[in-house]
Amino acid sequence: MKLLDGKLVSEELKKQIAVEAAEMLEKTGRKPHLVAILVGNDGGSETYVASKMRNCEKVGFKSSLVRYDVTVTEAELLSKIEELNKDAEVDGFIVQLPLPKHINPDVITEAIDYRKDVDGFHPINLGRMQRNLPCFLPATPYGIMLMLEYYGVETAGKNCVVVGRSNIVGSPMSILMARNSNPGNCTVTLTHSRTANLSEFTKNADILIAAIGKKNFITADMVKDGAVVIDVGMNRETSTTTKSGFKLYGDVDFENVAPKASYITPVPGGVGLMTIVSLLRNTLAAARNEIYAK
Ligand SMILES: Nc1nc(=O)c2c([nH]1)NC[C@@H]1CN(c3ccc(C(=O)N[C@@H](CCC(=O)O)C(=O)O)cc3)C=[N+]21
Repeated sequence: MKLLDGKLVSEELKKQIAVEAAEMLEKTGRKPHLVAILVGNDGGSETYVASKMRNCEKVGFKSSLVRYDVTVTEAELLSKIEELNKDAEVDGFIVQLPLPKHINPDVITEAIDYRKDVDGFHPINLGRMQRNLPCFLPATPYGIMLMLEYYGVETAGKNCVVVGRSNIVGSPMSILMARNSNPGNCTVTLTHSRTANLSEFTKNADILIAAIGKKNFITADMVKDGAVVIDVGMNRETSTTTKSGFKLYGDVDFENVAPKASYITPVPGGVGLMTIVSLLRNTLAAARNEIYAK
């Protein structure tokens, strides 16, 4: 079993990003600028956004945080988005999800200028991804592709089973793994909560991508010997032993699955760290107008 080490890969890729940001600063006198909008003060979102901001500073980007109370209206949020869309000083911005129930995340996602949508959630970016056109890729799937690429994991011709069909992970992941690219060229099966006999599919997976949102959902009996196992789970539980007061669990029963796997990502220290690298890459690409002219 070999660990797909998100810490190692993300540090390596962030070094490259820092070099390119420094080059940009020298040439143009400005840094890539990411803005994050955070609504409410739920501990989880707070931690992730703080980590995004910290990583921006680390690689020499400018980052700004816009905070709203949980009572903010959809209209107020939309007017902020309009302002950021127009602001030439802002290269990319994200609205941290989940949002409170009175705000429709689809309305928010579509209001963001797709040329600044460094999360890659806008339908234009998703549609362009599906057609293999230049676009911002959604950060978590992009991060997984970067991880597979870094370790040279062979994917062509393999059976890839994705568990979970969310808009931001499972569904785009299935598209990326099926396309004619490296990594890619898999035969992909997208499974979900209504899949009958799920383990019959997962047991056939050469590459298993778990994005369900349930702690220890993938058990050893569901995994083929020698499989590549990618754990996208981020299940937070309160804990008295960690500094943050939370402990993070994946969707995979790591202890029992790892001995069977050829490669496996840990949680924490796997996919989450790659998600941040992808966001940085997208922000750099936005700042350089690499994908869209602005
Ligand atoms: N608009 C939007 N864009 C997102 O990209 C987005 C979002 N909303 N909502 C929530 C999810 C979650 N997410 C993570 C980012 C970093 C880690 C991360 O750094 N994880 C570390 C440590 C985490 C810890 O220890 O708490 C690790 O896995 O090792 C995890 C998860 C981005 N998300």
